[in-house]
Amino acid sequence: MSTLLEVSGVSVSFDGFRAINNLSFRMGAAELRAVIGPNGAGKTTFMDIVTGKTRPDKGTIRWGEKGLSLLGLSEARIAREGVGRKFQKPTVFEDQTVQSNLIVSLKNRRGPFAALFYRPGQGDIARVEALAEKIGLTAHLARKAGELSHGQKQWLEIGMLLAQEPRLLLVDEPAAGMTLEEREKTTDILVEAAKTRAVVVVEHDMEFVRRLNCRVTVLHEGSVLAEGSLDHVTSNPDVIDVYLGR
Ligand SMILES: Nc1ncnc2c1ncn2[C@@H]1O[C@H](COP(=O)(O)OP(=O)(O)OP(=O)(O)O)[C@@H](O)[C@H]1O
Repeated sequence: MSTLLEVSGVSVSFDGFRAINNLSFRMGAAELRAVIGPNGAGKTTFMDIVTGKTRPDKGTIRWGEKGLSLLGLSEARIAREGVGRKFQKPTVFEDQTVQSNLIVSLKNRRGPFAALFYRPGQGDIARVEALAEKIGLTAHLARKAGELSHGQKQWLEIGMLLAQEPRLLLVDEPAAGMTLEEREKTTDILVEAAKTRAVVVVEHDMEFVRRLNCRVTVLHEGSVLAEGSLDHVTSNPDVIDVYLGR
């Protein structure tokens, strides 16, 4: 499988505390990966480094076929390169319909002003319908986003990110606060999305990770402690010791 993201030997310290310690991590172009680890393991900082929010003190980050270095690029430029990030809390436009939320997120649109005076064409409507289908909101396109359930808002936001056609999607605890049924639907959306792009899911909920049925990376003290199938990593004595045994 071709490599999309190659993080090598990355470290970052905050006031002398090493939050990320010689971390290496590789993602294929169409791969689903779960990242787990105890509180403070460095999961958020890792995502901050990939998106350009935090600059590492050491290491390299290579991106795409040409091995472009992401270090030194602005967050906006990294986003344009195709890195999308979903934070835990959904940030949809509550007063807008599901359809409008998706339309303003489509790639190749120009900023909020253009969005205000823009009339979507047939192509855009078709793209929005295809996205709505992917996130299970076809029947809700005309509803205000503010009326959706928590789970539906999360799916809408995933749809808004997919509308940007990212090559790598970073998703922070998507299952938090969801019902079992919503979690199952979220699994389907992420598994499907990862057929055509790389998707990294940071998650605490082990049942959710099991359902994702993908390779798992365990972080601990800013480094990779174990990597492999969920059964493989959860039978690793070090992982049991620092994470599961507690
Ligand atoms: N800006 C910062 N300044 C100082 N310390 C920080 C900063 N950001 C993160 N840290 C520290 O770095 C360590 C890693 O934090 P991080 O948030 O990446 O962990 P995490 O695995 O995402 O944890 P959680 O599961 O609790 O979200 C923690 O000890 C945290 O306190």
